[in-house]
Amino acid sequence: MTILVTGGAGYIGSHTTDRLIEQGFDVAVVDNLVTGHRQSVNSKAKFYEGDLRDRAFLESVFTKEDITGVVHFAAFSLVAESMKDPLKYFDNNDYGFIVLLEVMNKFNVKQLVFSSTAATYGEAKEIPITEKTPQEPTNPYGESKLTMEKFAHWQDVAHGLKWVALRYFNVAGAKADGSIGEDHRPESHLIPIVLQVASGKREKLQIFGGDYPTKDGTNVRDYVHVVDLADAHILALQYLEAGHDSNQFNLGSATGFSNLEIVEAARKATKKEIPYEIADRRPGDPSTLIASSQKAREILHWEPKYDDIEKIIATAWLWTEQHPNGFDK
Ligand SMILES: NC(=O)c1ccc[n+]([C@@H]2O[C@H](COP(=O)([O-])OP(=O)(O)OC[C@H]3O[C@@H](n4cnc5c(N)ncnc54)[C@H](O)[C@@H]3O)[C@@H](O)[C@H]2O)c1
Ligand SMILES: O=c1ccn([C@@H]2O[C@H](COP(=O)(O)OP(=O)(O)O[C@H]3O[C@H](CO)[C@H](O)[C@H](O)[C@H]3O)[C@@H](O)[C@H]2O)c(=O)[nH]1
Repeated sequence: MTILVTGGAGYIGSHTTDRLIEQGFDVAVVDNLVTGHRQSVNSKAKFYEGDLRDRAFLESVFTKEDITGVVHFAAFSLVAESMKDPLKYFDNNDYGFIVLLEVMNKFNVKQLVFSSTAATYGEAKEIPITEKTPQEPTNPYGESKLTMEKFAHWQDVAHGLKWVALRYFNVAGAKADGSIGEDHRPESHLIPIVLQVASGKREKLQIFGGDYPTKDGTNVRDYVHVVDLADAHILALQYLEAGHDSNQFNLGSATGFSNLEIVEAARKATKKEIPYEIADRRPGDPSTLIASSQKAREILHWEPKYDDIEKIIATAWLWTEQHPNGFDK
């Protein structure tokens, strides 16, 4: 009985693979390393390098491994890039998902947990955002993920696929011992960029937009620690294993931090000056995203361990200090 993790060499996938192994699961990882790092994958996991859209490759993995469930991360996930190149997103995220769903169906694998996103809600009509808040994405990335949720729904109706979509808010932090962490190239996420400024790798931070309708004019986001997020995937697998119906859950902290507040928290966590300037807005950015994760707490019994933004940033800082070149030696 093996769990297949697609995108298991990526930031969230590597932390989830690690937690699955720690909890005694057998894990096979599929990743084409387009953004991931081979070194980030727990050595006890089997690793298959290849592209999800390569049906023959994927079928060969399902033939070799006794896969009972899939945790699917493999995707592109940059809002700004998706605004410039939408089809890149629909090809990798939606076509890749279709191939995965077809192969799962062929091999009679009926349990799927996959990454959705707060970006499916767009400029939300209500805060905090619940799972019932209308999903109206403001960028192709969010659209590609909403489409995946719809594909999964109809695959359940037609073939009895049981699935859980986890709609993450902003994921941050690193494993507590600093051995794995976030290494995107180029980096586009706020906290790792702030820490690159703290470590002297970048001269200053550009904050995209200072005139949003928020407390200080900068965007507000809800940060969730990557290991808490990893644990939610295991709970979702157990939920499906117990025979429950397909479902969707928001994963966040219910607290919003403005981009300026993140800079302040990072100054405290790192004890470094973090110079910044206010720059133009980044196209596609909603102003405020804050989750209600009540449903995940009640139904999945999810209990995030990190509820303090400074502590979340401190884990990312430990990883940054221990690995100034990321996964490169
Ligand atoms: N990081 C966040 O804040 C965040 C928030 C919400 C949702 N998500 C979602 O979580 C998932 C993981 O995000 P991440 O930050 O770990 O990204 P990541 O880029 O670090 O990881 C994605 C992994 O998938 C692999 N991959 C991509 N396309 C592939 C393909 N066609 N075939 C095989 N492997 C492929 C990459 O090489 C990489 O290892 C994504 O689906 C993303 O949309 C991330
Ligand atoms: O150099 C930077 C980088 C980011 N930001 C700002 O920081 C905030 C957070 O931006 P990130 O790029 O870190 O994250 P996003 O909110 O754009 O998106 C992330 O979280 C989303 C869900 O909330 C999606 O799922 C997506 O995959 C994931 O990248 C935004 O206001 C952004 O404009 C800056 O000001 N300067």
